[in-house]
Amino acid sequence: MILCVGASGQLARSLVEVDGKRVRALGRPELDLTDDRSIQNALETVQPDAVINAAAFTAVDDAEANEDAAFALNRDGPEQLARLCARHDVPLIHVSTDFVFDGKKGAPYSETDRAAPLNVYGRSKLAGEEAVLDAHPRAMVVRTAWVHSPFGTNFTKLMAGLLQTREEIGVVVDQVGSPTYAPDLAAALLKLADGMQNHQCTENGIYHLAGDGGATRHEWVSVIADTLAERGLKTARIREASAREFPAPAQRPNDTRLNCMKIQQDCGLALPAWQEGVRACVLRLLSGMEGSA
Ligand SMILES: NC(=O)C1=CN([C@@H]2O[C@H](COP(=O)(O)OP(=O)(O)OC[C@H]3O[C@@H](n4cnc5c(N)ncnc54)[C@H](OP(=O)(O)O)[C@@H]3O)[C@@H](O)[C@H]2O)C=CC1
Ligand SMILES: Cc1cn([C@H]2C[C@H](O)[C@@H](COP(=O)(O)OP(=O)(O)O[C@H]3O[C@@H](C)C(=O)[C@@H](O)[C@H]3O)O2)c(=O)[nH]c1=O
Repeated sequence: MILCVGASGQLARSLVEVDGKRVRALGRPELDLTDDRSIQNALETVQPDAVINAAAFTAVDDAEANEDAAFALNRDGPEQLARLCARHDVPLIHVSTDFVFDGKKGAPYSETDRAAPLNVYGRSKLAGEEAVLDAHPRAMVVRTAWVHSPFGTNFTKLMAGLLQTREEIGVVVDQVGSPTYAPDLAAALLKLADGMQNHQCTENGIYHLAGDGGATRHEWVSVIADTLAERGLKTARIREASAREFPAPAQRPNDTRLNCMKIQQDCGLALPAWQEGVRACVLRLLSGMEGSA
């Protein structure tokens, strides 16, 4: 059995959907990552073969004014989870983010590149990575990026809605990343968990795992629009915009494409091209199988 920390999030719901027989997802109130005792209880009750931490403070803008809460959930909770997993000798996959980088490299980031987060969310996630790796010899950090899915709120869902209701939308051309379809990520993480149980993959390290290739937000929305148009739906005109047109409390990095060669070489894992994930997500949304928000 694989214990997933967090139940209602995009990744947690995708993990359950990919293999509900093997994944037990627990979120609040049963498992609260900020409550040591509830982590301990969950480990004792579920007796997992591996743990995947899919819980986090992911509201990038809200984190700016709520630094303590972001660090409690993104650093302190994962550190305690890692300590307790180490005590039970259970391997742990901790999910992290491309936002640990400042986006100034101008090429896809490798695991050996220097992290230099620009916002509170990124700093709290980087601190979580370090704490987890220090606390547990069998913990692996998997950095992913720009996650979208039929679940919860995310960029694909938001933009698919705007495209169908507006005449024109502005979408930024000066932010580049690696859009990642949560169900693809979930399937790969389950294989990784198997590899860790069998000691087939490097343990206690960092891996990048995201949709293959890089995209601007504008390119991402173009694929959403093309998929809607294929199904005969009328969509808004897409205007090229600058990130400056969308001022927000948290600064975002400009280019955080992830180089995912290492996990392919070490563990044989790679995600499909980002365009395939976006297309799959839109088709799923159109089929009305998206579940509740
Ligand atoms: N979304 C993205 O674009 C990206 C995400 N990531 C990382 O991937 C991981 C999964 O992200 P995603 O699925 O999008 O996240 P979501 O925001 O969709 O879900 C986060 C989950 O954390 C849960 N949670 C919040 N507080 C607690 C707590 N105290 N105890 C237990 N669970 C709690 C939430 O539950 P509740 O409903 O109760 O609040 C929710 O289920 C995270 O580590 C994130 O940092 C990395 C790169 C990009
Ligand atoms: C509403 C809208 C936004 N945008 C752009 C502006 C801005 O650059 C971007 C913001 O989108 P979001 O708020 O979804 O992005 P954001 O919350 O910054 O997404 C990040 O979340 C965290 C959790 C991560 O770990 C990152 O990998 C990344 O996915 O979208 C447009 O271009 N046009 C629009 O009409």
